Amino acid sequence: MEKDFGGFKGILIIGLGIIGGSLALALRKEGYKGKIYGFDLNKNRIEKALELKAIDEGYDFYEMIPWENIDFVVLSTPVKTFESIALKIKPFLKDDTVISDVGSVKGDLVLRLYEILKPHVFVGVHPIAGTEKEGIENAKYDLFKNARLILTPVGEDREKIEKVEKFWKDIGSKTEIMDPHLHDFVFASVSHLPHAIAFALVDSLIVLSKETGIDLFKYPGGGFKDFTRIAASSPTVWKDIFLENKENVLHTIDVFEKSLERLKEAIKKEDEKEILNILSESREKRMSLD
Ligand SMILES: NC(=O)C1=CN([C@@H]2O[C@H](COP(=O)(O)OP(=O)(O)OC[C@H]3O[C@@H](n4cnc5c(N)ncnc54)[C@H](O)[C@@H]3O)[C@@H](O)[C@H]2O)C=CC1
Ligand SMILES: O=C(O)C(=O)Cc1ccc(O)cc1
Repeated sequence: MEKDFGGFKGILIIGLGIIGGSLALALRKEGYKGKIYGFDLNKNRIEKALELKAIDEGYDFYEMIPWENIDFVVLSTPVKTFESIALKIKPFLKDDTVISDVGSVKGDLVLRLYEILKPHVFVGVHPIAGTEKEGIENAKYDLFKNARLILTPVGEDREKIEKVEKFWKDIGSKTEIMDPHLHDFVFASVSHLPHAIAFALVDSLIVLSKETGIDLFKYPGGGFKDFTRIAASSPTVWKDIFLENKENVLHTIDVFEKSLERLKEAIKKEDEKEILNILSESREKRMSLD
């Protein structure tokens, strides 16, 4: 099928971070012919986006944006900013403008955004691609190529949902539709819990270093570095993800605590069989991923 990026002619990316910036670079690379507008509260990000030719025009005041040219808006800021941004931009939107996002949490948030923005159509999107880096200065044009991308539409606006899906397919993503609440349980388990554990693991070494007066961070092994790369992720982005997906994140932390407790007990009792059971089962599952 011919590439038309969903037929959108003017795209506004709100938040020129690693994800918003990578989206702009990907559109250029994949041959998008329309205009790309960027918005960010941080002027340096706008300057960098212009320097990289990722955007045609950049703004830090909503009033200044040529809204008549914009038929697709992508929210690409931390998830807890989405609702206030939706309220701010709503008065400026053209009737047929579609609003979407790239946020890591969906659930009730996408239902609230749908309500705030109607009669405009909001379509929730989560690209399963990223790194621990932040800002457009770390953007990659091929971040979304062949990457999984989840759409969590609500409402019956098939035509607009399909336009958003086509937009991302033309960038090279592998799209999939999922219920927004199922999405939040799945990604609490495979993404939010691992990030929480990585942040907490580094914290526990800070505590141990203070307790002992030994700078444990002078001796990081490959395992520690592999395990904690994601603890270098943006505190602002992750604070919002943990809070916006609070119930699922708390549940997955409870389950993790039980798994850790089981291992702890087996070590305490020197129960070799139980230790081997736990490690073998985990190892087998992890090896089946590669
Ligand atoms: N970093 C990652 O690997 C992934 C992140 N996401 C989601 O993408 C979204 C953006 O995250 P990143 O690009 O990583 O963050 P980032 O920190 O790299 O960029 C966020 C940008 O938004 C701007 N910003 C913050 N509040 C704003 C506001 N109220 N109005 C306008 N601009 C504002 C910041 O100045 C910054 O330039 C988040 O919702 C996150 O959950 C989704 C997939 C992967
Ligand atoms: O850095 C990594 O490996 C990530 O896991 C990036 C990431 C962060 C947030 C998402 O919602 C999706 C992907």
